[in-house]
Amino acid sequence: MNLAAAQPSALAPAAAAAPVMLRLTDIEKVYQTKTIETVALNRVNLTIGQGEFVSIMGPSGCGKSTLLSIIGLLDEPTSGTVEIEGRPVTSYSDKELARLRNEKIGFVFQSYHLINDLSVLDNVELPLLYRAGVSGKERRRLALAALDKVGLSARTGHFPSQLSGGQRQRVAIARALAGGPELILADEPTGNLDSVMGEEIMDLLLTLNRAEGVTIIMVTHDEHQALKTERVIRFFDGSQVQ
Ligand SMILES: Nc1ncnc2c1ncn2[C@@H]1O[C@H](COP(=O)(O)OP(=O)(O)OP(=O)(O)O)[C@@H](O)[C@H]1O
Repeated sequence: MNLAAAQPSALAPAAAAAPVMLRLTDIEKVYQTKTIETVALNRVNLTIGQGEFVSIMGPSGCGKSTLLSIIGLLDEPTSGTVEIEGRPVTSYSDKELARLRNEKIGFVFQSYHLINDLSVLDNVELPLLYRAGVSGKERRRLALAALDKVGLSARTGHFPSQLSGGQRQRVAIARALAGGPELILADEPTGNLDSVMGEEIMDLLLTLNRAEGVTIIMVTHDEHQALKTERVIRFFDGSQVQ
């Protein structure tokens, strides 16, 4: 199914009271430099259900990216517990954590993070190279299927520089999708796009969430985009205010 062509409103909403995907308990993150200590996150408690689409908003420096890095297992909290599907991540071995990161979580960034020297198809295949037991043929099949979902089947041989911003972000979403993640973490995915392309990417994320049940946590500065998601979580100075 080409999700890029589907209307999000035509699809069924995610079920209420879903099982828990992620639970953060009393999360603190303190950055210590030579001269200053910064409390980036201050006793954050947050539960995200499977299949939810949640926005995180707040002024610059309030801890949004720090939170996303901790949820994405790219960084560790100074204190507090992160549980994924009921299991504290501290109980996972390094190998298990790497696998969780690679197989369960897809990342989408404001500036796409595509590799300019690689074709669209090779960019989307890249994370699958690190997955054990996936043959070259299977990698290609998964990457082509993901590109089809985002409506870019006709651009597989292009390079990132030959694409518009919205198309680049769709490639980045296909790359996040190719491995079949349960959770997508999107850090200002529409931040570099004009309003028309921003809407297009937002519709694609909404459709992914509703049609495929992918849980999405999105950091955004755009109130209009945030209000399209099921829940808006607001931060101020490292603390959740709503
Ligand atoms: N590696 C680091 N070392 C020291 N301080 C840091 C580090 N990373 C972030 N901080 C500080 O932690 C606080 C939260 O930063 P974070 O990047 O999470 O904010 P943000 O809400 O994502 O901001 P923005 O909207 O501008 O991206 C800020 O005060 C920042 O200066």
